[in-house]
Amino acid sequence: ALYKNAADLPNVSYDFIVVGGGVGGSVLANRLTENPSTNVLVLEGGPSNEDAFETKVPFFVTRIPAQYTWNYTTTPQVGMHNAEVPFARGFVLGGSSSINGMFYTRGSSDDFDRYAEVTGDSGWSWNNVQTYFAKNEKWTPPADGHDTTGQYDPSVHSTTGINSYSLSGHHQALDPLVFQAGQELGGIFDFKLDYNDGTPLGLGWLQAAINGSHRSSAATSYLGPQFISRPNLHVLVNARVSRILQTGAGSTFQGVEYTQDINNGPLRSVSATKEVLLAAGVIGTPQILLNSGIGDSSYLSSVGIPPLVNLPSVGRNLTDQPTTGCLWNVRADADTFDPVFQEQNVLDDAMDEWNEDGTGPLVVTPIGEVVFFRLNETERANLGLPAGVDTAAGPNTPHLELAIGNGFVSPAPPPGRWLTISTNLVSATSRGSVTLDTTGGFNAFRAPHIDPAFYTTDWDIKAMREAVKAAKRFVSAPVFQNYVVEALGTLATAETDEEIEEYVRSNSGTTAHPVGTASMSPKGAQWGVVDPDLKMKGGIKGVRIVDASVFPYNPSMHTMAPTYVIAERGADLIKDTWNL
Ligand SMILES: Cc1cc2nc3c(=O)[nH]c(=O)nc-3n(C[C@H](O)[C@H](O)[C@H](O)COP(=O)(O)OP(=O)(O)OC[C@H]3O[C@@H](n4cnc5c(N)ncnc54)[C@H](O)[C@@H]3O)c2cc1C
Repeated sequence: ALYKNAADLPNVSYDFIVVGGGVGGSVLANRLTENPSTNVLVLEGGPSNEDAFETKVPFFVTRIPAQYTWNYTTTPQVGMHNAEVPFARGFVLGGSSSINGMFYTRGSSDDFDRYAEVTGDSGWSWNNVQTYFAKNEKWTPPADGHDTTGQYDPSVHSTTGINSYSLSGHHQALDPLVFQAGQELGGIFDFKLDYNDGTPLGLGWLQAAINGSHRSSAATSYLGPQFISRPNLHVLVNARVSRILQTGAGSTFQGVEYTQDINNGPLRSVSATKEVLLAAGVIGTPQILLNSGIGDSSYLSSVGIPPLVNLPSVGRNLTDQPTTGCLWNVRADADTFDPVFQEQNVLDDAMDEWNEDGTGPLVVTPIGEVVFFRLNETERANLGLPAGVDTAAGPNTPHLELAIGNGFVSPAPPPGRWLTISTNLVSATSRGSVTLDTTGGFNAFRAPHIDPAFYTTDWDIKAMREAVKAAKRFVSAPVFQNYVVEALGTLATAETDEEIEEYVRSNSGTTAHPVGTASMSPKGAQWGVVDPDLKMKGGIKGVRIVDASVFPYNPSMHTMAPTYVIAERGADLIKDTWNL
């Protein structure tokens, strides 16, 4: 059941306590309670998704209310003229899958093969995780029921999983122009039938976590009514976890401290008879560990926290993918989606359509197509990389991405008609950190310092510069000659490398794909936070981490589907341990 009040919980002890009800946590909650004799408590910091209307309508992804996010901002980013940029994370059941862009991208085969190689566990290889993609995926017809032949490859999809994915359910007038531009330009813009087949390079239709007219999140799928009603599954919302607690001899941490009121308390505690499963995400998980005295001992001592276990990698290796917005004004009579947010009557009509028969412009995410592409060896050498060095996981893996939208991707487009291309650096080499903000004394609930260290390597700024050039080249295709009017802002005049780099530094943010703050590493390695079976290192017993923080490197695409895979396999590893 879903509980809003801790006093209503049936027990103070459960087989498993899952911290965080996002992507990782929801999968664990679902899979572990398949066995009716296993009981699970999920503690989620945010509210229930039930009444979070904007999280349900796919097109409202740009208007998610602040109450459903953690409202983080980064530390000043030296690579971005010291800007402090918003850093979204979901604060609601379903976690970031309730507020994200819904892109369904699995990553490349190289990405997973690198995870297998780096962790020394072949179970993470591309071939071996296919079963987990299949368990996750329920391929679903698009809302408009159009013929999808030639828009994806059915042979690489599953219809028997739990989370729904589909192609766009609403035709955009820009779609045929995008594919014509691809044909005209060729090369990196060659058509790719299905970027989820392990070899993602090319221009293809976006696949998204949408079920008909609704967002399909971890909360609506893995914690859907038929699952959350299991008598052995208990989900408490508005429950902010502060620490995990040492319970037994040695370094056994099977207690969890939390509160439903971060200002006035009380602090409560619950315990797990089998394991505590941390799934609080890339920011929440390292924060809870540091709060608990698990991290770099000298750092913890310096901020006044008694160190209990020395694990220096906690909170380090924060790896994100920056994004730069590129916008073009297009001809005034272009059929874009801008009027939906520019004219109240258009929005009203769209809402009626969505409510009445689940169709219309609101059933899609604002992005229609994506291009995943690489820089070849010569281009990489021109950017200063030594011969043979590649920042991506392998030859079928992108360095960069363009995401194309038929309008101004924002909640309030300015007057006019627009074309958006977001350029994403999916092979970033900058590494940042999550540390505690102990200004004025320790407070377990204060937002931590988040430093993704955007553009602090030469490769990152130069590679993104090349992505912006690629976006400019795309809109210069003949098909756009009488369509595109001019670029917005300084993009219009940015021509030289220096000018484009300056544009990037001044117009970037996060794709919200951070990973790496509690990385997997081989058993016995001196670095990393968890072993490949997701059990914590440092002699800690009773705790695993099952969320996006365990990726040692970013997948070269968006991170939701790879995180579902971490959690699906994680659930199997846990079941194996306990013979469930
Ligand atoms: C704005 C945005 C857009 C994105 N777009 C895409 C996209 O289009 N495609 C894609 O593939 N990926 C996308 N992502 C990334 C993707 O959503 C994440 O990689 C994925 O959700 C990570 O799963 P997780 O389980 O690690 O964390 P989350 O799903 O974020 O779950 C963590 C949960 O833990 C809870 N929590 C944290 N701290 C505590 C605490 N102390 N106590 C209790 N609960 C706590 C949080 O409230 C949250 O519910 C996006 C993310 C965001 C934020």
